[in-house]
Amino acid sequence: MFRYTKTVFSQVSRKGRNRLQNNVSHIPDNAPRLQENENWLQNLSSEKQLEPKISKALKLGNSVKKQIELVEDYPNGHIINENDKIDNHDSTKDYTIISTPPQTPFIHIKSPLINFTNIKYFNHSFNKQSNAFIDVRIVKCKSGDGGDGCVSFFRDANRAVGPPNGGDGGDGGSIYIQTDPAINSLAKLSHSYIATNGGNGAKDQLDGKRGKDILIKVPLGTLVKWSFDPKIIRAFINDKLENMTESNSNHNIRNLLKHQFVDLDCVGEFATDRDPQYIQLFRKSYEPGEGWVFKEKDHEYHIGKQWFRDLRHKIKKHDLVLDNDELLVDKFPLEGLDLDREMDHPVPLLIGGKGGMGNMHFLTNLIRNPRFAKVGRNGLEQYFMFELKILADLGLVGFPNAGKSTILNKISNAKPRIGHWEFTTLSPTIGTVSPSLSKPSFTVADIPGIIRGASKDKGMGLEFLRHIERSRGLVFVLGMDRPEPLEDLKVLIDELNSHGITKTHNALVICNKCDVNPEQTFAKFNSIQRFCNEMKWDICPISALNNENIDILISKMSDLVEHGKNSYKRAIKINLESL
Ligand SMILES: Nc1nc2c(ncn2[C@@H]2O[C@H](COP(=O)(O)OP(=O)(O)OP(=O)(O)O)[C@@H](O)[C@H]2O)c(=O)[nH]1
Repeated sequence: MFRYTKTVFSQVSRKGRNRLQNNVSHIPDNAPRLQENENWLQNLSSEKQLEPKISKALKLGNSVKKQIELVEDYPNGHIINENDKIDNHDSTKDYTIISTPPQTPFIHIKSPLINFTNIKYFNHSFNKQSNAFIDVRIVKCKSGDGGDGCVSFFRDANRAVGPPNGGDGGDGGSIYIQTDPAINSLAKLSHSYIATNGGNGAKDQLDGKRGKDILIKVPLGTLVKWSFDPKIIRAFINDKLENMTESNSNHNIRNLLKHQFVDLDCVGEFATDRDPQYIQLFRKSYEPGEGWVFKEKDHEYHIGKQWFRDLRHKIKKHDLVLDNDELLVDKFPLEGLDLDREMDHPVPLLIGGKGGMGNMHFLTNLIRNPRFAKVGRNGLEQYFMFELKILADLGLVGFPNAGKSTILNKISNAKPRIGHWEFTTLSPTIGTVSPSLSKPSFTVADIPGIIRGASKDKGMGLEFLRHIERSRGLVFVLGMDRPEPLEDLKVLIDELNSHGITKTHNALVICNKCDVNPEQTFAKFNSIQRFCNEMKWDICPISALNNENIDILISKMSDLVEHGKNSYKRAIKINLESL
C-alpha cells in the first residue's frame, strides 16, 4: 500500500505542501529511502561470491540456439544408425547422458528428435485421415516480458528536480494450464498463446501494469511435452528427404526422426541429482550488470563514470540472483506433464519476466540524480506438444472389420460407424456401458483397426494406440470369419509390443462372428481358448450382429474393469520413442 509520510512533505515548500495535501491521493510515497538503497547495495557487495554453476549457467543461457540444434555428429562425428552401439546407452531410457555436473553446469543429454515432435505434423495423408478428431497439437507459448523501470524525478513549482520517483516495470503475464472435464478434444486449442508484457513503470512511483496471464484449458488425459517449432522440423525433413525414393512415406519420416538427435541441458529434482528429470529452459535476457534504460545522458557517458561502474558491479550480483531464480523455475519435465486427473489449481507452464527497477532504487549518497533504470526481464518462448490420450476403462483392439464398432454399439450408448469394408472407424469413439444397477458403469474406447506391419506404418499405423494406453484392461476382438483368428491375435500382441505395450496381463479375448460357419468356428475357438488359458486371459464367444452372449460379455468386461482397478496400476509406461 502507498504511504504518505512526513519526509516528502519536508522536502517541499509550504505552498507546495498545501498543494500536495490537496492532491495527496495522486502522489504515493512508497519509494525506498536513500538509506534503504545504501543498505541494499552494501549487502549485495558483501554477499559472498555466487556459485560458479550460476555464472556458467548464465553463459549457456544466452546461447538458446543450443537447445534447438539438431545434432548430426553423434557420438563421434556421424549420424547414429539403428544398429550402432552407443557406449553407456541405456536402451530402457529415451535419452543418453553425455555429461553430468561438475563437468557441466547441467546434465547434458542427447535424445531422438521423435521424442519432441509428432509424425502427424509432417504427413498430409495422416492429417486427412484424422481431421475429424484432433488428438495432437503443437502450440507456441510465450510468457510476457517484464516492463521497464521508469526514470523520473519529483517536481513541483519550487523544485525543478526533486528526488527520483520512477516506478518499477510490471511483471509479464504467465501461461498456465488446467484440465477441464467439459472439454473432450484438442480441436479448440489455438496455434499460439502469447501472454501480454508488463507495463513500463511511471512517474510518481507508479509501478507498471502486470501483464495478463493466460490459462490454457485441456481435456482430461492430455500429455504436454516440450517440443520444437514444427516449421524448423518440416524444413529439416524436406531437406533430408529430397533425394529419397518414396520420400514422404511415414516409415522414412519416422526413421529420420528416430535417428536424428537433439542436444539438451537438463536438471534433476535436486541440484545433486544425476538423473535428468527436467529440461532446463533459458531466457534471452540481458547479461548480468547490463540492461539499463538511460535518460538524457547515454550509456557512453555513464560507463565513463567510476560511480556508475561501481554501481553496475553491485547490480551484477543482483542480476545473477535473478537469473538463478529464473533457472530454478524455468524447467519442464523431460517425459512431459501428464494431466490425467482433475486439477484444483492451474499449473504454470511459462512464467512471465520480472519488471525492471525504476530509478528510485538507485538514489544513494553518491548518486543524487540517477538518470537510469533497469529494463524488464524477458519472458520465455517455447513450443509444447499436447497429446490427448483418451481415458477409457477398456480399449478394444482388433483387425479391421472384426466387429469392434458393432460390439460397442450393442453394449453401450455409442453410435460408431459400422460398415462391411475395412477401416470404417477413422477416429476413436468412447461408449459408456451400464451393466446393472448393482455394478458401476464403465467406458470402452473403440480405435481404428490394426493390421500386420502397423508398427511400420501400414494401415492406420499405431497412431491411435495412445488412446488405449491408459485403459485398465485390453479387449482383443477377433473375427471368427477369418481363416486363422489365433494368428491374428498373435499379430495384434506383436504390434502392441512394438509400441511398448508389453504388459497385457489384464485382457479379455472376444471371439466375434461365431454365427459364421459354426463347425469351423468351434475348432478355431478351441485353439484360441488354449492360448488364453496359458496367458490367464478370459475369453468370450459372441455374435454381435445377432445379439448373442452380449450380456455375458458385458459382465466379463465389468469384471475386467474391477480386476484392473486392483492389479493394473498403469497399463503402459509412457514410451517417448514409440509415440
Ligand atoms: N456375421 C456377422 N457379421 C458381423 C458381426 N459383427 C459385425 N459384423 C459385420 O462385420 C462388418 C464390420 O463390422 P464393424 O463393426 O464395422 O467392424 P470394425 O472392427 O469396427 O471395423 P473397422 O472400423 O474397419 O475397424 C459389418 O458389416 C458388420 O455388420 C457378427 O457377429 N456376425
